[in-house]
Amino acid sequence: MAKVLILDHSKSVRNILRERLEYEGFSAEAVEDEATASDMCEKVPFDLIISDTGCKVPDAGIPFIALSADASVDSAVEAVRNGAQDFLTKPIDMNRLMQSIHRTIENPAPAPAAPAPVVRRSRRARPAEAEHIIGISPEIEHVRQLIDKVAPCEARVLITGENGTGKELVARWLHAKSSRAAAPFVEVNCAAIPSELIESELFGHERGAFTSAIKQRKGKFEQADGGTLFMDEIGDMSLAAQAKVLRALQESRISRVGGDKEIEVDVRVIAATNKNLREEIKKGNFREDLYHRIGVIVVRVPALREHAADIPTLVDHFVRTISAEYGARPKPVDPAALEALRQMPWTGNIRELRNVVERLIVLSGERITARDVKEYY
Ligand SMILES: Nc1ncnc2c1ncn2[C@@H]1O[C@H](COP(=O)(O)OP(=O)(O)OP(=O)(O)O)[C@@H](O)[C@H]1O
Repeated sequence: MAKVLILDHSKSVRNILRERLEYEGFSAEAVEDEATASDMCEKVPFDLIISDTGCKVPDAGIPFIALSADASVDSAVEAVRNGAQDFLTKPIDMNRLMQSIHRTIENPAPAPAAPAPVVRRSRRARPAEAEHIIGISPEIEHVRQLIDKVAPCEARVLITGENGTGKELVARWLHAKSSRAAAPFVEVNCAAIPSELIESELFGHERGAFTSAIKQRKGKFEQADGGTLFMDEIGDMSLAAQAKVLRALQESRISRVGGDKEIEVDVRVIAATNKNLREEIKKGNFREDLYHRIGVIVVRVPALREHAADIPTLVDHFVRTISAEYGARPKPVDPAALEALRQMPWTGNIRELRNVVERLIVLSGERITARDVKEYY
């Protein structure tokens, strides 16, 4: 199975591309910044990178396709000069992209030894601050109030809720409203890292600690020093890794893999899970002592079906923000289309709603109709 890395500052572009690539049978990883992309390229033998022209593609000799919101000849020339094998404009024509991917993977041209850095920043670079939490239902209001209460204290927080409900957004706000806001917010997805790499990912490694450790590297705990470490999908971490995290939390010290020095770290951990950790403890999959360490305060983010009253406000918000990302005028949404959207089960929660709205913006005509919703949901 060909492996593709998606590098784009926009979460919605990453989500839509990853979904489509996985649907087409590729293995796809999506990252938002160059540093993570470089890291991933050291670990995973990607066959192809798809990157926004506003991002610098890692110099790993992997063929890449450039995407840009700027359709000018100049930006196409610039992308190709920087080593891109193809150049497509946004909004993305998925069929063209698929053809381009197959062409590039089947006939990779030799990548230039060291592609020159792309200098132009994307017009749609992700804002440093967290996106707003949209919704006026009592359920969302309750989450907002909890954030305001909990953010200023140093307590560790466990955020629970189904996939796509907004757990990461809540974590970003807990950081943004804390006294650590000026320090880094570092995210680690515990489910995405193979168990043999998690220790080095979290605690870093010294040069020569293992065969591929060609240089010393700081782990996520050190990167988050003074700030917040968001450990997403903590329920998926192996028991061995849990033991190491517990030690780091108990002692506020870590040591890099292959190193004997203890390094003090000042990190507030915010964890998230879509699992019922009490059940996982009963099954022997999660350490009870770690649960008590991370879950001093639990914030439960409701599923979208529990606050369906927010769907019209969320749809309006996504229509406006996604259209702005595409540089297009927001399309009107028919009341019947809105009603149809309200009726959907939304098992993928707000992430799914956002993706459906993006699909509707790309695929509908002048306005978004109930028929479009039926066809593209
Ligand atoms: N209340 C909200 N208002 C606006 N956007 C939201 C809201 N909640 C979630 N989103 C958006 O929905 C998407 C999914 O949210 P997020 O990544 O925070 O979910 P999650 O619960 O962390 O998902 P997962 O469990 O899969 O990691 C993001 O694009 C986020 O910005």
